[in-house]
Amino acid sequence: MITVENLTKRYGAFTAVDDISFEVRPGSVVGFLGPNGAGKSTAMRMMTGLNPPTSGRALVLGRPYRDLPMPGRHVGVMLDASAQHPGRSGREVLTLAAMHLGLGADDVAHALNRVGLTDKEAGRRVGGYSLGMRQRLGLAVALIGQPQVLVLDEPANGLDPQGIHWMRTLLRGFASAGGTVLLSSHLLHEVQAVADEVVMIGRGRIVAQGRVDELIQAGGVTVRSMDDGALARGLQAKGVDVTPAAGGLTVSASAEDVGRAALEQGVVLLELRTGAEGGLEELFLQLTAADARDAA
Ligand SMILES: Nc1ncnc2c1ncn2[C@@H]1O[C@H](COP(=O)(O)OP(=O)(O)OP(=O)(O)O)[C@@H](O)[C@H]1O
Repeated sequence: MITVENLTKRYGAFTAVDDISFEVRPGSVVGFLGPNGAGKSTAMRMMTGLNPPTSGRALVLGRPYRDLPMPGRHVGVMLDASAQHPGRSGREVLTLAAMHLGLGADDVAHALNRVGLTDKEAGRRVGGYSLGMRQRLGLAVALIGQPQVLVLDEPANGLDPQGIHWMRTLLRGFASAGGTVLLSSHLLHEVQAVADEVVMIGRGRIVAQGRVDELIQAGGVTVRSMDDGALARGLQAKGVDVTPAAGGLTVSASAEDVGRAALEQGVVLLELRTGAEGGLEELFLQLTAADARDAA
């Protein structure tokens, strides 16, 4: 369980994280989404005890991270996969992490196996690793203490499509076994595929949060027909909001309602899609367009 309550971080007059609150429950994967500079990393650093909040608090398993005994046994953290010492081999990095947690060589072998790094790869220096291999190693470090909670900053970064699929399977499996996962990403379609819920932030503030399917539903229905004008009039007569969209209409109603209105109006439908166009990505862009601090 992760509980974030009114978490705020100010740097002088600048507010990097502005009064955010959300929960990640056991058995779920929550995607933390936002454009560059939105405040995701700053918030995750506060959750994992690396930065003190200006106000508010973040609890992991009911306590501030720093108050957890042997936090690595409870919370697996990967904030910067490139931070590993380039001169050490992957196995050395993992062995050090294992020693720190009172674990042994078997645990190192198990963690390597879990993230799909071969013996040969584990023997190579991290400086020569691809970004995808560093992500796998970072994840192995996060997983080695058999934690119940994972906090991962951009874990899919640098992974190829197969790697992304593998990561998704691993995280879903982790959550299915009762684990709690918070991951940040700008790969929106990836979050859409793996997360049960999302928390979207822009300029440090939460702009939307909730179940992925509900957020997409909230985008309404996109419809294209042989006579959009007649269909729009029919829907508006029922008190439904209709907005012209590229080549069609966006309608705040269910697909069934739109289909019935088309039938009543005798209008032939050409296309009818639930959700904001492009799913979560479109919603994300709409919600954060005004909030992007840097070019994404
Ligand atoms: N130590 C600091 N001092 C001043 N400003 C900071 C500091 N750390 C972060 N910031 C600012 O806070 C804002 C949020 O940064 P943060 O790295 O948390 O964003 P992010 O959502 O993780 O972005 P990205 O996806 O680019 O990593 C940025 O404008 C950043 O410049």
